[in-house]
Amino acid sequence: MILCQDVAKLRELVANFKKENKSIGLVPTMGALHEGHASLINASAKENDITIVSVFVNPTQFGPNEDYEAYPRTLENDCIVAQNAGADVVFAPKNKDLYPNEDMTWVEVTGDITKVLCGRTRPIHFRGVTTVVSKLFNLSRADRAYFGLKDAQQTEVLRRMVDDLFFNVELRIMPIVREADGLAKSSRNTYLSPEERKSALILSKSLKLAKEAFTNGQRDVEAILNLVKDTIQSEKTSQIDYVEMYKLPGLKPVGNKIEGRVLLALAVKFGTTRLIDNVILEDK
Ligand SMILES: Nc1ncnc2c1ncn2[C@@H]1O[C@H](COP(=O)(O)OP(=O)(O)OP(=O)(O)O)[C@@H](O)[C@H]1O
Ligand SMILES: CC(C)(CO)[C@@H](O)C(=O)[O-]
Ligand code: BAL
Repeated sequence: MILCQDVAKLRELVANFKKENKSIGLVPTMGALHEGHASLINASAKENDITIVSVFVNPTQFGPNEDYEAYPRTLENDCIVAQNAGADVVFAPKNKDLYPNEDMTWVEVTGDITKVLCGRTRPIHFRGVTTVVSKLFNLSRADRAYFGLKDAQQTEVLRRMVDDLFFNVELRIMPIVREADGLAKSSRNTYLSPEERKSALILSKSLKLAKEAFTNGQRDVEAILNLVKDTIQSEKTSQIDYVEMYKLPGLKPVGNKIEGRVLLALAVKFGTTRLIDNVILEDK
């Protein structure tokens, strides 16, 4: 596996892959790789000749009071995880490589899709994500790009960007990988104290209860939202950022009754750590 920390070198590698008619899968990450990331890399390695994993803690998607500085940076171990999962290249650029100029070009999806859910407390977040992912798409010339459903809003925003800008890349969205006890795997889980780690289980538990209620015929939006909120609040240390539902695709308003495909998503803080999780409610 090749570790590439240079834009010019990546372009050269990619040009050679293309000359050899090799299909390219891209797995964009911020590093601190875990089994969730490994599942995306595995999927890409199965479906493409070449898999490029990017490891880049993207400064433009963090707000001024967020955890950009504290975000875990573990490149050596990331290379081992990526290689074991089937990656051919780890691309780990520096800030100045992806943002060479002070004046810069933004790629921004406007409208409610970037303003609801995480967009409410992270108003500049998705503009940073779409900008950096555009750069990564162009540099990698990927045929397919792999994202996790844990960041469900991100996948909806990226789908809109790809459609609107005619990016020649197929988005592949992969299911949420969880710990044995149900907690969604996340690089930010490492911030949790043992007590907070226990409390955080309430997230997957509350979503499971919601799914059960839905399976048993509950279609009332308020009833399901209240069930989830009450369950989370039974953990005294939890601070709810949001528990909301939107219609898929496109995160449209859901109305009073659940119909079609609906995303039930939440963000909750334990201490200073903010975690997200979600489930899709849909009649089979
Ligand atoms: N548990 C998971 N299951 C499936 N995909 C995941 C999981 N966690 C992260 N991903 C996906 O991996 C990609 C990179 O995410 P990122 O590097 O931000 O990791 P993360 O664990 O989500 O970190 P964070 O703590 O920032 O939420 C994204 O597409 C994300 O959806
Ligand atoms: C897609 C991404 C790698 C862009 O920085 C990031 O938002 C993430 O890790 O989900
Ligand atoms: N996976 C989401 C990246 C972020 O929280 O910035």
